[in-house]
Amino acid sequence: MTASPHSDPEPVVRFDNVGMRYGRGPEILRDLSFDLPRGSFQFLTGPSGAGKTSLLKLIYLAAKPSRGLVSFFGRDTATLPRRDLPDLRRRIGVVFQEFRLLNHLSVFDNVALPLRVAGKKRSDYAEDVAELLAWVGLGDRMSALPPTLSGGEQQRVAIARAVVGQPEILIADEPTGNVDPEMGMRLLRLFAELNKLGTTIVIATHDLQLVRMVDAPVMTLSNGHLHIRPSRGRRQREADQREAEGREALDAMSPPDPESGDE
Ligand SMILES: Nc1ncnc2c1ncn2[C@@H]1O[C@H](COP(=O)(O)OP(=O)(O)OP(=O)(O)O)[C@@H](O)[C@H]1O
Repeated sequence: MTASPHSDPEPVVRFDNVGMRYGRGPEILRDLSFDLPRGSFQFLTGPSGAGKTSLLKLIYLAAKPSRGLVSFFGRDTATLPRRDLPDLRRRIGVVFQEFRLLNHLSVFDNVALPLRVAGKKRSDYAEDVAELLAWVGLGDRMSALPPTLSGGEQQRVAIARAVVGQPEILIADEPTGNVDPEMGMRLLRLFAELNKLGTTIVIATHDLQLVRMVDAPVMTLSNGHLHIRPSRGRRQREADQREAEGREALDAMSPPDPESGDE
């Protein structure tokens, strides 16, 4: 499944002619229309300042469009009552570009936070949190405080916190910006596993090597407009279909076979 203009009857997120500006500033996003189908995986790219973070904010309910419609599980985000926001936000895992860890909590407690907020008991999640931290290479830093970690380590804590509750949507803003290529691939595998379990994923990145690793649609922002390149698999299927249609059209035009007895 792919990000595409209104192809899904019940998308997780739908943008319909969306524009966005900050205050009285210029419109930085213009006429954006697309769906994020349930369980889809897509990358978001574009030059610095193109509006990637702003687009993600519209998805994770931290900003409202200046015009057009953004709907989240079928609900118009511009008219959502404030009291509904916490419940909706719990369905989204976000990896912020600047991490936003709680500096007074240990690595373990930062990652466990979404589970605690959801009312789970420590004894129920302790093993899962430890396993996830080991997977992102932080098994020996579980009691450290975030300010004592490197940027790449803090980024991995932020990723573990975003995925630990298996959110329905995962939004990640430059999630591999501070790690080496090997760890970048490991984190990508984590996102792919989560996607297999049904999570819809959007990853904003400048890292084209990362983009090449997954056969997913690529949404590119440029001058406020969005271009969506379908996945390689989908482009190939479309090319095969065009070729088959071309062959059928040629067959239909060829003269009847005299041996067949047709007039
Ligand atoms: N809070 C804000 N108030 C006013 N303008 C803002 C605000 N946040 C972002 N902008 C402007 O909106 C535009 C898009 O910014 P945004 O952070 O969305 O881009 P980006 O593609 O994520 O950039 P980067 O790749 O550098 O993170 C920029 O011109 C930026 O200056």
